[in-house]
Amino acid sequence: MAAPFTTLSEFQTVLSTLAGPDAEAVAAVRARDAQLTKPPGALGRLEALAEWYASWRGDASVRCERPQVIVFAGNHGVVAQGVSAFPAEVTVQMVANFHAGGAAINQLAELAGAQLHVHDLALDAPVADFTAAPAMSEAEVVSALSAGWEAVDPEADLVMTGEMGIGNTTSAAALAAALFGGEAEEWVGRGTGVDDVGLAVKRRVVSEGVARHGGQAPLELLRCLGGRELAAMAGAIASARARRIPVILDGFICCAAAAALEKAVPGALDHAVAGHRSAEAAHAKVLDALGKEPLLDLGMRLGEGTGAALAVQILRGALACHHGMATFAQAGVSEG
Ligand SMILES: O=C(O)c1ccc[n+]([C@@H]2O[C@H](COP(=O)([O-])O)[C@@H](O)[C@H]2O)c1
Ligand SMILES: Cc1cc2nc[nH]c2cc1C
Repeated sequence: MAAPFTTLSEFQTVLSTLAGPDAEAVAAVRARDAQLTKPPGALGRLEALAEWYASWRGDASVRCERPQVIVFAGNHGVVAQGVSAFPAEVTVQMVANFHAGGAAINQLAELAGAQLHVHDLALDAPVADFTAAPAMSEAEVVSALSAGWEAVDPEADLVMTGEMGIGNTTSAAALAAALFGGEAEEWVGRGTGVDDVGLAVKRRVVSEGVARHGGQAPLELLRCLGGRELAAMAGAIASARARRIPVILDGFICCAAAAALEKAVPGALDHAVAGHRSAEAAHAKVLDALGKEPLLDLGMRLGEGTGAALAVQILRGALACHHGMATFAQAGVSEG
């Protein structure tokens, strides 16, 4: 479906008119949950997850049967400064690996029964080095947001956004620092495993980027400090909301991009849960700022949508219990 915006300002308007959760579905889930054969609250967060999922699908009886993982790949001009442990060509090489089925996300998407779609976004034309210029023009960021918007399968019943982009933890750190404030170094980590020299460069670069572009509106910050894959993830997350498709967020880069939506329009991420907490330390800070408690914490820092894809099983567990359990009356179990 064509994206319903052609400028950043129209995208902001689309964001601010998105529908909320379905109160009837929430009431129906709560009523059934109260009758299930367990002490009230004994399934902990699984109960809230079942309610959350139904509230965004607008239907208390649905399960998760058509999940979609979308991986966006982009390249970053800032890599020339030495901010990553890996060279920029790894981005296109990993895209080939995704297509060949050899990456971690191929394994985890298959395990989750999810379709996996990979979109490479102008890999031969990295976004500009944000220490020298805005990373993207308005036309470029709108094009990336649109690519994300259109990548969502309208028939999907769960969307997970992932990314691949050498250098993108530097973009994500700069974007998070500009959105949430604080010193640049608080948002900078080792990414793919940069050494101490690279880490010092990364801190300087993020600090320069924030000094140059900070203080602007959230979507402008996404344009000036982000990358095509970050903007595309934001577009896909917004698109899922428009189609009442719940979202599981992935790691640091995904959540930094998503944070631009929440800062632009508070509540824009209410249809999204955090799949996991990445080992990139700033991810925990973004999750705290967004008020999102991750489902998993496995020390992963891969990206690609891997943490989100693993978390599908937790959601499935919540829905299996909610729909499959007997009530006290059905099972002849005495209530407390
Ligand atoms: O998802 C995360 O939290 C995460 C943390 C660190 C690194 N990554 C991945 O590593 C790449 C970026 O790392 P870097 O060091 O090149 O900025 C990019 O392809 C990401 O998918 C991902
Ligand atoms: C090999 C490799 C795989 C990745 N997957 C996501 N980011 C990555 C970064 C590297 C370097």
